[in-house]
Amino acid sequence: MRRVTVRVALIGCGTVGTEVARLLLTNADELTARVGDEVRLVGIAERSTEAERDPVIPRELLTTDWQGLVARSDVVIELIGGVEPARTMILGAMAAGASVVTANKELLGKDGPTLYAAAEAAGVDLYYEAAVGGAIPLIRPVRESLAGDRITRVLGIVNGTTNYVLDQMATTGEDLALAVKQAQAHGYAEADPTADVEGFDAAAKAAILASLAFHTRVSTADVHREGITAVTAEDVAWAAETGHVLKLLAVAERLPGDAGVVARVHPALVPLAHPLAGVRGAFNAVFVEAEAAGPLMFYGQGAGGVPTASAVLGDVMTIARHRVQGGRGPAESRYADLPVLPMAQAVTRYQVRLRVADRPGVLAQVAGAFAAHDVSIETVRQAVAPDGSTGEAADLLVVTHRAKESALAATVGALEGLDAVSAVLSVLRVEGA
Ligand SMILES: NC(=O)c1ccc[n+]([C@@H]2O[C@H](COP(=O)([O-])OP(=O)(O)OC[C@H]3O[C@@H](n4cnc5c(N)ncnc54)[C@H](O)[C@@H]3O)[C@@H](O)[C@H]2O)c1
Ligand SMILES: N[C@@H](CCO)C(=O)O
Ligand code: NA
Repeated sequence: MRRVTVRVALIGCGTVGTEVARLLLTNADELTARVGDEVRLVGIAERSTEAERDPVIPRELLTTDWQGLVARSDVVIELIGGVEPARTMILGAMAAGASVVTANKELLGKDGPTLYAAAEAAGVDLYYEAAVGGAIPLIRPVRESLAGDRITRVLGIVNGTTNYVLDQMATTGEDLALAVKQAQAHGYAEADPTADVEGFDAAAKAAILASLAFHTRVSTADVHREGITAVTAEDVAWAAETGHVLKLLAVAERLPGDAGVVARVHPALVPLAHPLAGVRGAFNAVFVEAEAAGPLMFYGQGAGGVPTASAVLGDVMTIARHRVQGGRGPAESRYADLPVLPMAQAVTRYQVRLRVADRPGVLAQVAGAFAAHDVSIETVRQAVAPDGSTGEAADLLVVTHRAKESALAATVGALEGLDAVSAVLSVLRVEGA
């Protein structure tokens, strides 16, 4: 039988790249046994060959010439991150006939279609399990295991940093700024936490999941995005008070009758009984709902060099087997081509907290504002306003049935215009109920 060596190139030897190299080098014999032919790391492209690195990285593998390395490789692993030069490198690798593994959600969310088209044209594989949910097998189940089903909704915690921050706020009562500092001290949040706390990272992952789940092109720019920077300690305390926990969720759903797809990232109240409520610290979890399968939950470590490297290696092994035995993985599928709708079309439940005058008829006025916009109230709870203004003001907590985002926004506008309402204190979406 013809013996082949699957030559693997790594571009970017940082947090994830170092662990990928370590696994490729230390487990080489096992990987080779599993594939049936030799899987060999042939080079590592970095910005400098002189910088100090983990002793596991052999100096002789390092090069600054990524093009030269790509030309002598069968599989190229891109782990530098960011849009450019990563895109140029991936396209260059594919044009040279190499298959590609990447963890680059930013690039895939922004310009995935260019990469998928290039993979198709070159007849090579493009795998990206590590781009969403780190170590968690998620892309492959959605792309392959559920290929015969119809996914209706994907709902999940896809950013470990913000989950850690919200969990910390809930367990200690800390405010956001302090919790972000703790996340930085633990190495979850970067020095500049913007991509995480403003929801950019989660929005890119939501776009990738929505595209796969609904066979429709969804880019990061199509995802409605609200981060966690407006979340207050009071919001977190109220969530607990009402039997919920606040989570930054990525939601992608197919609207009834295949009217379209809405993808969104925002803080949301999750009932304590829902499995997503129990996802603590920097863990990730994604709920996938499909017509035949029903609900499925994927849970695990969504970040970190070692866990993420596991997902990268899984992709490398799949491609190596294709190289040895022939065949390719599934190509991008966008046959459904559903309209990607704006947030105004989203339908969910809401919890609205209001400060109102405590006098006869106020509740009826408030209820009237909801009714006028066709938003049905599920429950109303009244409490004396916490500032001690006994008898003069009260806080109302209104929970709605499912309603359209545009209707809820109009209701809030109407509430703000009522004399009896001194403030709309918060409006939070309720998911997973
Ligand atoms: N760190 C995680 O937990 C994690 C989890 C999931 C996905 N990812 C993704 O994995 C990728 C890598 O993340 P990371 O945390 O390892 O980043 P990192 O910053 O630790 O490493 C990136 C490495 O790439 C090198 N590099 C940058 N530009 C280069 C260039 N032009 N040529 C050669 N080398 C270059 C840098 O010197 C650095 O060593 C990113 O796309 C990231 O989003 C990371
Ligand atoms: N910053 C990301 C890393 C994984 O993509 C997170 O906190 O989940
Ligand atoms: Na994953």
